[in-house]
Amino acid sequence: MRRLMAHPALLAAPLHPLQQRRAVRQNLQFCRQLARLALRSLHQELVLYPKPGLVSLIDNGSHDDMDASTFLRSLFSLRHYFFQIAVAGLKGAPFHHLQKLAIAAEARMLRATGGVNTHRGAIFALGMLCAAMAYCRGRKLPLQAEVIRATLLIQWGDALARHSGVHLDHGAGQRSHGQSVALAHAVGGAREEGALGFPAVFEVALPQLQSTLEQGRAPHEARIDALFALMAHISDTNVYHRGGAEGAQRVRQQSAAFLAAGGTGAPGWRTQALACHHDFVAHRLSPGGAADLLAAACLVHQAMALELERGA
Ligand SMILES: CC(C)(COP(=O)(O)OP(=O)(O)OC[C@H]1O[C@@H](n2cnc3c(N)ncnc32)[C@H](O[C@H]2O[C@H](COP(=O)(O)OP(=O)(O)OP(=O)(O)O)[C@@H](O)[C@H]2O)[C@@H]1O)[C@@H](O)C(=O)NCCC(=O)NCCS
Ligand SMILES: Nc1ncnc2[nH]cnc12
Repeated sequence: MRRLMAHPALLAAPLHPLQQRRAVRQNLQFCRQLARLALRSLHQELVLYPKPGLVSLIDNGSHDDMDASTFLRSLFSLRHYFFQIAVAGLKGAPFHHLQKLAIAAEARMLRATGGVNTHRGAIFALGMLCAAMAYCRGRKLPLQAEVIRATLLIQWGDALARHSGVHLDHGAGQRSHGQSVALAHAVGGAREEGALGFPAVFEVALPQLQSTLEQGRAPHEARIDALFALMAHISDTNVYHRGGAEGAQRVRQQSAAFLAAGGTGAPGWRTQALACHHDFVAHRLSPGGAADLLAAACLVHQAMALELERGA
């Protein structure tokens, strides 16, 4: 910890030693807050209902290999990771260092879930966003959506773009589901999302969260609307993997129809959302990528709110 406290990159500008120690403490405190918010956002995603095809506390959606307790074990296994990657981001660590932390977190997640992929997309998206937000804080950059996104792209954009073309060996030369889908359907998925600075988070989910809240609806309604907006817009490789192009079209159409009818602003929205849930389950569709990106948007939204409360 002493070595960490002395790291010069944790500081924005040369300060008096006493001020330096205070700034380092505050920056590390912010990393702890980010890590807590990341876990909280993943938990908010898990407990949200109705959530088409996805696992919640109410049912397992389209999954027979995981339930809410699998996700809770996964969450617990990630409790140190988000702090570690935030601190690495604060220091402006190179991408390969962030990647090492993420690969170790994936391994811990898989051990905790008995080999089930619960949060691979979240480890990537929320991890990179924690790193970018901590980097901003360390340099006294305002925690605003466009600043966070620009920071992510300036600091790690080249590496993310290279990563989007890299073949990671998942054992015995196997391709990931994302890579197989990218080849079969020419869709981007998680890697492209990262390389473009998470447009689904900044251009789709965050504006939808803000818009529903501004209309006076509750946070859980804002999350439902944001999830539907994501399902209507992204190329979710998990949906393609399970349902092919037809499944992806089904998810987009139903989600767009829900939003066009007014989303959670429409009377009876819950019945519509439940009908969509039952339809996805009947077709074994699971928009897991949208679920991860929803949690990522909740993280950014809550971190920006924290900064506003601080009066920064
Ligand atoms: C960078 C990686 C995340 C790249 O992943 P890749 O493209 O190779 O694909 P996958 O390994 O398949 O994982 C990608 C996960 O990302 C989520 N996702 C899908 N679409 C999108 C999208 N458009 N944008 C963002 N994120 C997306 C998705 O996560 C959810 O799906 C999970 C279940 O997926 P899966 O196991 O495929 O499906 P099941 O239905 O469970 O399988 P069956 O039961 O049918 O067998 C679900 O839980 C969500 O999490 C994808 O899973 C990454 O692999 C990588 O590079 N990792 C190393 C770490 C790293 O380098 N990080 C960079 C620094 S932080
Ligand atoms: N609630 C959920 N159900 C299924 N897959 C997911 N991936 C991330 N969150 C999920």
